[in-house]
Parts: sequence; structure tokens; C-alpha cells
Amino acid sequence: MEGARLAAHDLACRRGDRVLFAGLSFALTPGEALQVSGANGTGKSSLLRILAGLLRPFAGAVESSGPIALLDGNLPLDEHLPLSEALAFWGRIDGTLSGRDAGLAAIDDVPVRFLSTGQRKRAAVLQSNPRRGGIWLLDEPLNGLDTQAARSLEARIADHCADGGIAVIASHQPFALPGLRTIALAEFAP
Ligand SMILES: Nc1ncnc2c1ncn2[C@@H]1O[C@H](COP(=O)(O)OP(=O)(O)OP(=O)(O)O)[C@@H](O)[C@H]1O
Repeated sequence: MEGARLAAHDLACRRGDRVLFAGLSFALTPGEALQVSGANGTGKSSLLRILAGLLRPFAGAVESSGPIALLDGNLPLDEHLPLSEALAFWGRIDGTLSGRDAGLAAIDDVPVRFLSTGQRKRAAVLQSNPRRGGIWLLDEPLNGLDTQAARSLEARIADHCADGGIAVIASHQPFALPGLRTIALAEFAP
């Protein structure tokens, strides 16, 4: 696979009748990670949805190559299925789920609707299943995770980038990632 690329060209985002940000540009090459920070409501989640192709930008364009995986507040797992079966559904669609989480093994048989906040996030990390060398869009990925799970996810993001992947992280929280670039969304508020 050719190396992943992700570029934003002069992006603007409008929600309702308000422009949240404008003039946002960046370019990421294989191995790079970018943190997007900003106060509540500045448009971090909206930016990730634009980058994922799920929301049309008000202006500007996104250029990407490589598979995209999005981890956001939604958990696209059947709430009524035991966790292992709910994950297996995506395994059949996506191929083998990348990675394992030993902390979830003991609750394989628990229906998704009974999972705790942190367990849901950990299941979402597995489900989002970033492809080797692809683009991983992460919305507040550390929310709800205990310290050990947070360190483990940081290590997983670092491995993903070391493997030629790209990561964009929307978060208020500091990240321990080598070479992490940052963008403060407030600087692009009109
Ligand atoms: N469909 C919509 N129609 C109108 N306004 C919307 C819509 N979706 C989101 N918004 C508004 O857009 C703004 C940005 O929302 P967004 O979720 O992108 O912000 P955020 O920076 O991720 O916030 P947080 O840190 O609280 O998660 C908010 O004011 C929100 O109310």
C-alpha cells in the first residue's frame, strides 16, 4: 500500500448558522500524529467528521489516501449481543480485528449494554480497527480509560504511527506521543 496521506486545505466548518473555524490547513505524512485541541464546542468533533468524509466542509477540501478508521463517542456494537459476538460481527466485515484487550477477555459473554464507560471505550478502540498504515481519527480517545488502559492506547497509537500510519487526536488531554504536532482550533475561529 502506498503511504497514507491526509491534508486539509483552507477548511471552514459551519454548524447551524455559525462558522466554527475557517482557514484551517495542514498536511500529514506517514508516521505523523496531530493533536487538535480547543474548548468545548470549538468544533473538534466536527473537524474529525469532515476529515472522515461524514460531514461536508463549509469551505475548503480534504485530500486523503489510505483507509480511515474513526473512533468517536458512538459505539457501533449491537447492545444486545455478548461483547465477543458483537465484535466478531465487525471482524467478519473488516477481516481480523487488530489487537486484543486482555482486560475485556473476562467479560466476553456480557451483553454490550451492560459494559461500563471505560469498557465501552476499550471495545470501541478494538472496533475502530485501524488498518496498517492507514489514518486513525480519534475523538477524546482517553475519556473513560483508567491509567493503564490510557498508557496502553498511547502506546498503540505510537505503534500505529511507527508502522507508517497517521493519527489525528481531538482532545483536551495531554498525550505522550513522540513528535506529536498540535493545532489549537481557537486560532481558526473567525
Ligand atoms: N447538527 C448540528 N446543527 C447545529 N449545530 C451543531 C450540530 N452539531 C453540532 N453543532 C454545534 O457545533 C458546535 C461544535 O460541536 P463539536 O461537537 O464539533 O465541538 P467539540 O469541540 O468537539 O466539543 P466538545 O469538546 O464539547 O466535544 C457546538 O456548538 C454544537 O452545538
